[in-house]
Amino acid sequence: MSNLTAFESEEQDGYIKIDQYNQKQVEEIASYYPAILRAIGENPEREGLVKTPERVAKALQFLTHGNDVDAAEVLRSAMFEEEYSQMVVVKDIEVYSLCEHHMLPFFGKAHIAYIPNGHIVGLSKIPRVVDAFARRLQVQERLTNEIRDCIQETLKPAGVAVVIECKHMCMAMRGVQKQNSVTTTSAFTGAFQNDVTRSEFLRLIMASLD
Ligand SMILES: Nc1nc2c(ncn2[C@@H]2O[C@H](COP(=O)(O)OP(=O)(O)OP(=O)(O)O)[C@@H](O)[C@H]2O)c(=O)[nH]1
Ligand SMILES: [Zn+2]
Repeated sequence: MSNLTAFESEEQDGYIKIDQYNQKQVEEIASYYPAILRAIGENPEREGLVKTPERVAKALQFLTHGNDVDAAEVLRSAMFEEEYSQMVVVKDIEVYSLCEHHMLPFFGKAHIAYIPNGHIVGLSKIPRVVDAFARRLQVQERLTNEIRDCIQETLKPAGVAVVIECKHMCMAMRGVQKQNSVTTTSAFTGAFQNDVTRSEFLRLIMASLD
């Protein structure tokens, strides 16, 4: 279980089952929703809404469960000594997060690279680190920096590069109502502060960039 988050039980039939909710927290979050439903003019007793407080509570718990994940531990659980010292790029990692201002989704892709310095990391751990920081109330800039810092401080590579591109539903469904704008953020350490290395990384992810 050590690499699994609170929401994942052991693999069954090739799928990770998402079934571990904190029942006490679900009940507390759900208890507020009948009042919220009434405040928006709904009838929380009507058939379609009876179970909605519990559903919303479970959804919110899932969407913020990164708060309980130790991302550094996720990396440490699969670090291997290896002499490979070229760039490792994992691109097109789906990102789903919630903006901390409106609690509406922002989502898109992360592209991550590092240059090993004696250790490599299990590839799946990179998307797991993305999820650990994304499944919280976030801003895209902090998400970008937290991923960079976690990989740099834990794996201690020769450099880390993180580029994230997201659409923010708070800018599309409400507010300024711009449906097509995409926000790009980036963060670099070490060798990626050098123009040549950074350009190589950007060239490798170019086809994926919007
Ligand atoms: N920098 C940054 N801003 C974000 C992110 N997600 C949402 N925002 C912005 O947070 C800001 C909050 O601004 P406020 O003026 O306090 O909120 P608001 O009145 O709802 O603003 P509008 O969205 O312009 O209607 C808005 O400009 C959002 O677009 C993010 O990840 N990074
Ligand atoms: Zn927002």
